[in-house]
Amino acid sequence: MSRYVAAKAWGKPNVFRKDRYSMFGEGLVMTESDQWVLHRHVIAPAFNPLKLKGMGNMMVESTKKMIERWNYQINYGNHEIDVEREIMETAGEIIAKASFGMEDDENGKIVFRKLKELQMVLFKSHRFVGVPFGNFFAIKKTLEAKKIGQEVDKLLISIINDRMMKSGKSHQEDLLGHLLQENNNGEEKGKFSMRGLVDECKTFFFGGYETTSLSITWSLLLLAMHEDWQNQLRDEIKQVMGNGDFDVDVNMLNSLKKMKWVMNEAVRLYPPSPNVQRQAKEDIRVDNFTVPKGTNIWIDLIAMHRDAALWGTDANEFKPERFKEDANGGCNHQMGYLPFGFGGRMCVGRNLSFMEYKIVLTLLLSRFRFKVSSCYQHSPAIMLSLRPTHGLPLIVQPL
Ligand code: HEM
Repeated sequence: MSRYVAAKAWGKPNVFRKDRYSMFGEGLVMTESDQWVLHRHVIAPAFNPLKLKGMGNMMVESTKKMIERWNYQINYGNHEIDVEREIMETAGEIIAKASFGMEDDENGKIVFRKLKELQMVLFKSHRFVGVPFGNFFAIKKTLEAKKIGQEVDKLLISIINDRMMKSGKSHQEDLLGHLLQENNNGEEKGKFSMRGLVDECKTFFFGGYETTSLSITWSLLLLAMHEDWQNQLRDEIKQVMGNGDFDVDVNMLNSLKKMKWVMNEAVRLYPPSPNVQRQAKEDIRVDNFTVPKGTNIWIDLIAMHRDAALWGTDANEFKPERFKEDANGGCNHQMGYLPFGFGGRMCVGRNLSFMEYKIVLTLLLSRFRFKVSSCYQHSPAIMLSLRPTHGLPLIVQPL
């Protein structure tokens, strides 16, 4: 079946495209056919690990700002921190800076605030994906999302115009900078219109914001529950980064092998994007049966990643070592582990999230010990992404 699933005849469901329009517009997540091929070809090089290295300092800076807030709170005797909220704030800042920059741009900061507002409106509203007239059940939220979406578009257009007028070298290291450079130098057919640039900025933000943030959040819960793994990662950080002040050397991130196993295991147990969608764009023959054109397939990653038939009887246990010898975690089906999707449409931003994950975790684990707070209520729920419904209060102790 896998080889058919990866085939070109499968696209993104129309219903999904419609439901997420205010987030992604016609950005890469939603484009199809030749348009998708052209845009993927232009966008993918921006996520090359060598190109991403330039973003390392910015990620360290935003994480250290969060650490300062935590230290301030801890100095006042309050050790319980809502880690989900904090990581969300920091990851949002990082992805906004990585997507369209905002250090010295007031409009960038407003866009960041508005995108977060839009995300809240969308995930809080009760949504009926694919139910005819479903939007009318939440008419107020739908209109609110539309209004914020239009405000964001206007601000992004002004940021882009500003950059085009300056046509300077600044910001080339962010993702918008990459697209503008490609528009100047690349082939005519791969160029982005203003609408396209705006939609890609939003796509980077929404594609990378909650996903990366939740991979860190769920990892911190799992590490708080498994102190032995906290210690193993701390030892690894010491070995790789040296015993000094635990600053991050972005050139050494690849050597954090155990940290990568932990990330793999966290997104297996708690996949931030809990499902992957496809729609048959034509009748597709699979062995003896035909999948009719228009059929939607939603792959439930949570069920698949915890299926004992694929993973064994310890499928529900946290065991990062399953990734030691096998990038597929020992799963007995090559399509059984899909936290970043599959085939040509596999997540284009995954290198950015690996880098951010390792930087944030290195800085946090080398400064703090984490324990689960007695106030924590375990209740993961799908609200667009897979989130802890009641946040993640952890007891944070300086080392
Ligand atoms: C832990 C972090 C992340 C997870 C779990 C994740 C997960 C996913 C998944 C499941 C897909 C769908 C793939 C498919 O349909 O086969 C996807 C696509 C995508 N992701 Fe990510 N993602 C993450 C981080 C990021 C980041 C940091 C960015 C950008 C800054 C990003 C941008 C995108 C884009 C643009 C697509 C569409 C790719 C295409 O259709 O060609 N993601 N991601």
